[in-house]
Amino acid sequence: MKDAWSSDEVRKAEEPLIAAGEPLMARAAYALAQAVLREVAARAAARPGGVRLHGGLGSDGLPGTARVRSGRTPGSRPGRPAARRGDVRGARVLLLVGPGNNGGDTLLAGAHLVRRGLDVTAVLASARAHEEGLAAFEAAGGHAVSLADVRVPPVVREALDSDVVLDGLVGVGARGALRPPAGGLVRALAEAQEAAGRRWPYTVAVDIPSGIGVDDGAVPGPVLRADRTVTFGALKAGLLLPPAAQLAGEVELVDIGFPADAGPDHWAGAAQRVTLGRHAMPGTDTGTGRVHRMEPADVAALWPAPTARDHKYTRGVVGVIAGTSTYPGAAVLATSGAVRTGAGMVRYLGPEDVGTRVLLARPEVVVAGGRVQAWVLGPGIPAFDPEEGPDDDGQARRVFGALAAVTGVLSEDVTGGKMPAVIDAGALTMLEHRLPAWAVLTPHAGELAELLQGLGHEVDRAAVEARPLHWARTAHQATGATVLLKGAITVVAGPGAAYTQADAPAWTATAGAGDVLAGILGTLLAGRSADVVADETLAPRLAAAAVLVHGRAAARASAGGPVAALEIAHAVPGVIAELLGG
Ligand SMILES: NC(=O)C1=CN([C@@H]2O[C@H](COP(=O)(O)OP(=O)(O)OC[C@H]3O[C@@H](n4cnc5c(N)ncnc54)[C@H](OP(=O)(O)O)[C@@H]3O)[C@@H](O)[C@H]2O)[C@@H](O)CC1
Ligand SMILES: Nc1ncnc2c1ncn2[C@@H]1O[C@H](COP(=O)(O)OP(=O)(O)O)[C@@H](O)[C@H]1O
Ligand SMILES: [K+]
Repeated sequence: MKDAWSSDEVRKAEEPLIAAGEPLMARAAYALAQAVLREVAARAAARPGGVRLHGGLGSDGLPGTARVRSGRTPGSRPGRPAARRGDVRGARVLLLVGPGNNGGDTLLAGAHLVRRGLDVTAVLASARAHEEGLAAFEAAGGHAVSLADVRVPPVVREALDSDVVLDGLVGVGARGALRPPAGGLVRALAEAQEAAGRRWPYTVAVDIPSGIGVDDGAVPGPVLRADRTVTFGALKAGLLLPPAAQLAGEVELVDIGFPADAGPDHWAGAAQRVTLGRHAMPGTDTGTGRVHRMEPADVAALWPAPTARDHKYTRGVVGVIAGTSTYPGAAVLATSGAVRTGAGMVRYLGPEDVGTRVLLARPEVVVAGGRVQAWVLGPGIPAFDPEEGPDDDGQARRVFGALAAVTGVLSEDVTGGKMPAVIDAGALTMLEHRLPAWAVLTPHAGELAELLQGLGHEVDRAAVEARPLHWARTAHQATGATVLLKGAITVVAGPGAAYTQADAPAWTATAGAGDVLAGILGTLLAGRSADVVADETLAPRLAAAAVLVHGRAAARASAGGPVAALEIAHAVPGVIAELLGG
């Protein structure tokens, strides 16, 4: 499991270490410099002409040759000599330096780079700069200029002429959008980056891409897109949360000496762990701002893998109410997702003609009512309009009946009247009562916006996309349900925890992919139905696990190319075998 911390937690972790004289910044800066050197060396090794890191033409018009420049701003340095293959010397590095410790990290890393023979320029964006860092940088022979003196356009040109840019403007001490002058500089650089495409230098964010919301993953203003973020001590929530996570590139976590178990409880002096079945999990972390990301081993540990003692009913029966005569495909996709994830049995409830199509695709499905251990409700069922009444072959009536079982109004099932459920698409418009956490809502951003509007929030799709975790949490608090908000990075908000998963290739954005996900999650909930009802933190974890499996299945089915939704379902068994075998 990856655990990302809030800025407050990071501060609490740093305080005692700094008080004890631990050289945190020196460690951070050294690791940062090493990350840059690694990349420069790797790219230089791949290029016969030396350390030209990005595409484009060299001074003689040939790709990949060392450039010789006649002059430069800011400052003036001669062009570098052609470097040997793999030689990092002469690589040009631009440091963007802010006023705080983030700038300090960057200047100290710059000093290391200068000593290794790189050609490093620091642009100080503020009147203040980290004193020790600046002194070390200049003592090493680094060249520092003030943004106020050189202005923005020359800095943009300098960036375009560099091999590496380090974004050290602000880190976890920042709040809100970047203010001027750093904001103006980054806006200009980001525009140039967009225009330059692959010709833009390799960009490394120091701790975080400056300007992202450290705790909520918001992007309130200009941000320079990083190829790599070197982050110190702990992952920061904004590095895992959309939309900011999409600007962080590859995230490298550097150990600077934080204790391994330094979680929120640790710092509060109240370590509390709850034991869930076979798995010990952190206690509630709502309010600390922690965000988690499941990894394959976490999913394997949660998986309801069958044993010799199992039979089909103990393994979990999934009931699927999906599809209408107009949208029969969703029924096929949701039942296929459930079957391929290893349900003991899948029941389908719906119009006869749709049931026939389900059977043609998946003869294993039982097209008849009966006991189930979890429901999948809503894929391919239109939004419910109380004014017009149901026009959906009776599917709304069936969903309302199943929802009564979920909320415990009915009590004819193994969990004593409490039934886990996936509530998707049209079923999201049929919610009348407060829901338990074992009901998992699976909207995309547009559907979540509509749900929230119905609850009195002024929010549209774009607003949800701008702050996905915030709105998923809001919906969780308002409805009681676990909320799985689908997207390129999917966010899960439930009692005690938030998860973000980024497992799927962009090809997954295709009609029906969400129906398959609903089926996958239905099988997981059915497989651990009683546990899910007994422990309200389990549904969010299973939801995140389903997203991981779905994303990996999409990647497997895609193999780098387009993917059809049904093929995602077909790829699930291979993914599960890999997870459980590893
Ligand atoms: N503590 C340690 O030992 C270690 C710390 N480490 C490093 O320190 C970083 C945290 O450093 P930090 O706390 O000094 O804050 P930092 O992120 O540099 O920015 C604060 C400055 O930015 C300014 N500012 C604020 N908001 C702004 C905005 N919207 N737009 C523009 N400016 C804004 C703000 O100005 P002010 O509001 O005070 O005018 C203030 O001067 C952390 O991310 C990691 O890199 C590591 O080396 C490990 C050891
Ligand atoms: N850009 C993207 N990259 C990766 N996955 C995506 C992207 N966009 C959407 N997805 C995923 O594709 C699925 C689409 O689901 P959904 O919007 O419900 O479609 P449908 O209702 O047609 O099945 C979700 O699992 C979502 O997380
Ligand atoms: K930064």
